[in-house]
Amino acid sequence: MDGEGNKKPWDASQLRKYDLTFDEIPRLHYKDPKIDEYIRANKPVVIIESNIIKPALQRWTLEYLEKNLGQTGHTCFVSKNHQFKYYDDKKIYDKTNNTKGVEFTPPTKKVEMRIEDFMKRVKEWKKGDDRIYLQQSLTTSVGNNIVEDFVKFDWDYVNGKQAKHNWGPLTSNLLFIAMEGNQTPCHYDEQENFFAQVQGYKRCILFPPSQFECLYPYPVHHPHDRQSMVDFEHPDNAKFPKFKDAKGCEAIVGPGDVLYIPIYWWHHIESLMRGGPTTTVNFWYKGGPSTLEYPLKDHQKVAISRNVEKMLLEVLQDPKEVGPLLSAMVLGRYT
Ligand SMILES: CC[C@@H](CC(=O)C(=O)O)C(=O)O
Ligand SMILES: [Zn+2]
Repeated sequence: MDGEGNKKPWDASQLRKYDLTFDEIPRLHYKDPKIDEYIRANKPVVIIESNIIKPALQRWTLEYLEKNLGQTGHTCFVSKNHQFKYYDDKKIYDKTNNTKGVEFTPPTKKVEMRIEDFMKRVKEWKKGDDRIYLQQSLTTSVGNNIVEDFVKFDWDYVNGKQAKHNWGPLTSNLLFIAMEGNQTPCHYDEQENFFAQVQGYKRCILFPPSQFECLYPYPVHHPHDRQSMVDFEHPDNAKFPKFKDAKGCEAIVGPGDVLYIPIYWWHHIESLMRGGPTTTVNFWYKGGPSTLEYPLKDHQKVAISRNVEKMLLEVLQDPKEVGPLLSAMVLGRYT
């Protein structure tokens, strides 16, 4: 039961177990001015009871989406397990064209699937089958009804926040339709994000950019750039000794909740087990102008470290030389 004695829509048995503890991300009414304090401080907050995606809350059932999402193929990922770790295929070594890059076997397959085929596979899924995850940009290729709903989102509210906090332009709105239990492992994005939950419940575990040394991101040139190397469910504590010290926060978001995920904040997201399919729409904005005011913000230091890695690789050419040079520069001199 929650505080008011109402039956909770989910219970702890639907959450995967991690050897970490998390603070609760605050949940604030959308008119609460404290929301702007959180955004200004680059801190996550759940915005509740807003009209940001009200038309989607009213109409976007799976049946409605199947009927209205449009007949073109939609971008879906197929995985042999519940994890859907993002990879940048432009960073994969392509033997045929002898491009620069890393020998890499993608952990998931990216396919274009018609919405009815996607929904059929979700409905008929049984243990042991591949899992699928629709992750589609809401562009003009969707049906008219969806466009009509989309234009009725509360754009005044989200664009008001964009303007007030001097964010860059909206770059995309992605629609996510996940199977229960699907997981997007811990990663960060270089964009501000309003993560709006339409249907079902998702557990969102977030860590600030200052936790960089506990979360061990892949090298910048790797296809899994921006993703944590740590498997949260089976952490290799020998290889990643600081992971156990990671201090994060979490929110379980349900229909109508909009989680603000600040730029460069790590997030590990999963659809609750046995909770049915989930639907989310996100709003990605470019970050605002980054003036170097001291003390620097933690996410600015992450951006600087990314530039150092890129520059070193540019001049050294061979990724295998970057680590040894950085070690030679640091060990015994800065440590
Ligand atoms: C990419 C999918 C992920 C969302 C996310 O990482 C983001 O919106 O940045 C999720 O909800 O599973
Ligand atoms: Zn993300």
